[in-house]
Amino acid sequence: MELVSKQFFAMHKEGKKKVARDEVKPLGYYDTEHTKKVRDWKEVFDFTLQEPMIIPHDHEHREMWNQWPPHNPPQMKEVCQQYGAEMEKLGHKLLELIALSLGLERDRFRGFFEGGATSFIRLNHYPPCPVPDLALGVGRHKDAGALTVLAQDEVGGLQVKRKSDGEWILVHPTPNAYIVNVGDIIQVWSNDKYESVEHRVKVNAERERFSIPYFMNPTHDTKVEPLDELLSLRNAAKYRAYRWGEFFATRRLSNFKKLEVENVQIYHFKN
Ligand SMILES: O=C(O)CCC(=O)C(=O)O
Ligand SMILES: [Fe+2]
Repeated sequence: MELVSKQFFAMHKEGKKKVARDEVKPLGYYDTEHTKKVRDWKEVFDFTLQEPMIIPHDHEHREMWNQWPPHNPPQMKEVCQQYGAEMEKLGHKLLELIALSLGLERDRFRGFFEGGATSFIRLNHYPPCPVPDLALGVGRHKDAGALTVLAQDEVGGLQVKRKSDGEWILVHPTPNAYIVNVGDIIQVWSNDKYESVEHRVKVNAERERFSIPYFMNPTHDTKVEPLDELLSLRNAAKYRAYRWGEFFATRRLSNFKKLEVENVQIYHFKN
């Protein structure tokens, strides 16, 4: 998987542009993502595991299909699909452990992902940046989905914000280990028992960096709200329900354009 990712980004711009995304084909290659209206110093390739991925669009539903380079890197599609299948298994295992830790049935979360999960995998390439203090690979954000399982290489650059004092702390690369991020959806499902962490990616003047996050997301029609079993008179729901697909579609749109308004965030649904 790492090799395929390196081979893909090493191709000429024309090769990558053949699988470039646009507003009609939103998956594939692009180098113009924005986080909170600021352009990120990176190029990426996105693919989904369930095809087509369906998300709401202008009061209709849009089908999203993957785009694969036809010949090079060799077997890119097969390698990516196989990796995706393993990530899905791991993701469900992690969700089962989280359910148990909350005193819920082991498979409490599974139904939210059945019949068209909107999970996707992203290949990230952060080229060396001549002025690393003026740019970020990815601006500060929280992952909006359920869980993120991230593979990063040995270069380092991912930082998480420590809650006690607001310091940015480097997540040291650990060989052969994944980083698991709880996303906003688990924060809402657990009514704040779990919290999603703010993070960002620093760029490096000398070295390029590669990372591969798997974003585990429910089906587009999932209504995200604190789970009934976790609520009581003394622990009232901290969030109002929202439709994942609409949230996701709004977020994605803001990656294409510099919107004039702030990105949609879960605190907008706080009670
Ligand atoms: O590259 C990384 O280490 C993390 C990227 C990230 O946070 C994201 O794509 O949401
Ligand atoms: Fe992230």
